[in-house]
Parts: sequence; structure tokens; C-alpha cells
Amino acid sequence: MAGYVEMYRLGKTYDTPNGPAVIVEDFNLNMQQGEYICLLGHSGCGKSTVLSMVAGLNEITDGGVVVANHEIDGPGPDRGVVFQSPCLMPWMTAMDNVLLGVNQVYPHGTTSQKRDIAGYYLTLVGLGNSLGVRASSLSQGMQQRVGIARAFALKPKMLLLDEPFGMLDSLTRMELQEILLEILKRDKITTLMITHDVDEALFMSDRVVMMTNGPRARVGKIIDVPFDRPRVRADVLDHPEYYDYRADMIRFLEDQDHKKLKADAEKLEALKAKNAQELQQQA
Ligand SMILES: Nc1ncnc2c1ncn2[C@@H]1O[C@H](COP(=O)(O)OP(=O)(O)OP(=O)(O)O)[C@@H](O)[C@H]1O
Repeated sequence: MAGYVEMYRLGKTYDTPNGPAVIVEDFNLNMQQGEYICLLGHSGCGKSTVLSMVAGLNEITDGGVVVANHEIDGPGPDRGVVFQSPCLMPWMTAMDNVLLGVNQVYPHGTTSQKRDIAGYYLTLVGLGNSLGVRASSLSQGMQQRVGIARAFALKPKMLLLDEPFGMLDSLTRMELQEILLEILKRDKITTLMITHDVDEALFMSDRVVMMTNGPRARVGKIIDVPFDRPRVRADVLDHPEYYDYRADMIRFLEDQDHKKLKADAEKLEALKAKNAQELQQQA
């Protein structure tokens, strides 16, 4: 079935000093409009590579990405991106940082209309009383709230979140997860989020997509998350199947771990054998 977002045969080969490295290969994923997908996988498997290609920030070497019937070709305001660290202009206020994006998307709006949009999203993320505070004076959690408000204020067709809560303490993290779900309840934006956190993935997403280990990483396993929305954390944790889903995800990741250890050991053995052969030839 065609999706609102289609990643088809997506691939990325980086040029490295040791030659071309195929990091992602034949990555296929369709997303329905308004769907929330979390992307999980071991460190270095290629999650950010996939997300940055969808964002148009990283050149696609194979296949492609279609968002709302348009093949993407570089970054655009139809995709809002939030990284682990929000990359704000430190000397500008929270309001002005959000206005930077709003000005781009609503060039013909009046100043007061643009301020209303920026103020609306800043208030939703809990910064209604800090609109005029410089980014450099905001805590890390508050800066991340500005980053989220900035992404939403663009009214994107798609949100791309690369471990957006990764640097936050667990209380702020939980609060922002809930704020994000609350905004998405109204705005229903198709969202792809990278996380390393199995519980976060289960709480936030409609589907969890787990990648195989690189090189040549691709979609390894997809889990449909059945919990009702709007989600209440306590109810999700109390769901009779919660721990089965969790165990299923951890099993997949552990299995990938074993495969990686085995592949690493084989590589080491091959290297040892090659060295021994070279020594023998020299003797
Ligand atoms: N510009 C680049 N040139 C060469 N190799 C790269 C480049 N960018 C990333 N890589 C390699 O591609 C692989 C995947 O990196 P990527 O950042 O996409 O992984 P990830 O799954 O997001 O990792 P993490 O969970 O640790 O953030 C890694 O081996 C990385 O070293």
C-alpha cells in the first residue's frame, strides 16, 4: 500500500579513506498520514543516516523518499527537524528563534500574525512566560522546548526527531514526551523519531521499526503498538502485553548484538590468518 511518506530502496554509501562504505541498503518503509514511528537500532547502524536523508540534509545514493506525493530533493519547510541539541541562535530570544522559521514559511503574514503563531507553540511547550528570554539563558530542557516549538510552528507535513530527549533528565524527558503527544493530538503530523529507549518507543509510537546492524542496514523488524490513544503512561505500563512487546524488542536487539559479535570475531580470525600467512611468506 502506498504511503503518505514512502522510503523506497533507500540507500547510503559514504566515501571513506578505505573505499565506499555501504551503510544503509534497500531500506523500505511506508508511513500513513499522521502515523508516529520510532526507529530503533544499535549505535552506528545508520538511523541518523536514514533520518538525515529523509530530512534532505544528507545526499541519497540509492532509491528515494516521497513525502505527500513529492519526491524530496534537499531540505524544505515541509519537514521539521529536531536534533538532540536544538541548535538555537544563543543571542536571540525564544520568540525570535521560533520567528526565524515562521518568517520563512509565512513571508506575507503580518508581524503580529507571525508572533501569534510563534507564541502559540512556545506556550504549548510550556514557555509562555519565557518568550523574551535569550536562548543562552535557557536550560537545556527549555532550549529543547524552543526547538520543538520551532519545528511545529513551520506547520510541517512531517516531523523528524533525532533523539530529541536524549540529553534531558528523565523527568523533563517524560514531560516533553507528553507535551509532544498532546500537540500531535491536535496537529496529527506524520512523525519519524529515533530513540535508543525501548520504553519511550512503546509509549510514543504507532509502530516501532528496528534496523539490522550495519553495514548494509535495513528494516529488520516492525512492531505494531496497540495501546489506545490518547496515551496515559500508567495505563500503558499496566497493559497486560506491555512486557511482551518490550521483551520482543530487546530480543531483536540482543540477537543483532550476537550477530555483530560473531561477525567481528570472524573478521578478527580472518585478519589473524592473513597476518600469519604474510609472516610465513616473509620467513
Ligand atoms: N559522513 C560520513 N562519512 C563516513 N561515514 C559516516 C558518515 N556519517 C556516518 N558515517 C558512518 O555511518 C554509520 C552510521 O552512522 P549513523 O550516525 O547514521 O548511525 P546511528 O545508528 O544514528 O548511530 P547512533 O545511534 O550512535 O547515533 C557509522 O558507522 C558512521 O561512522
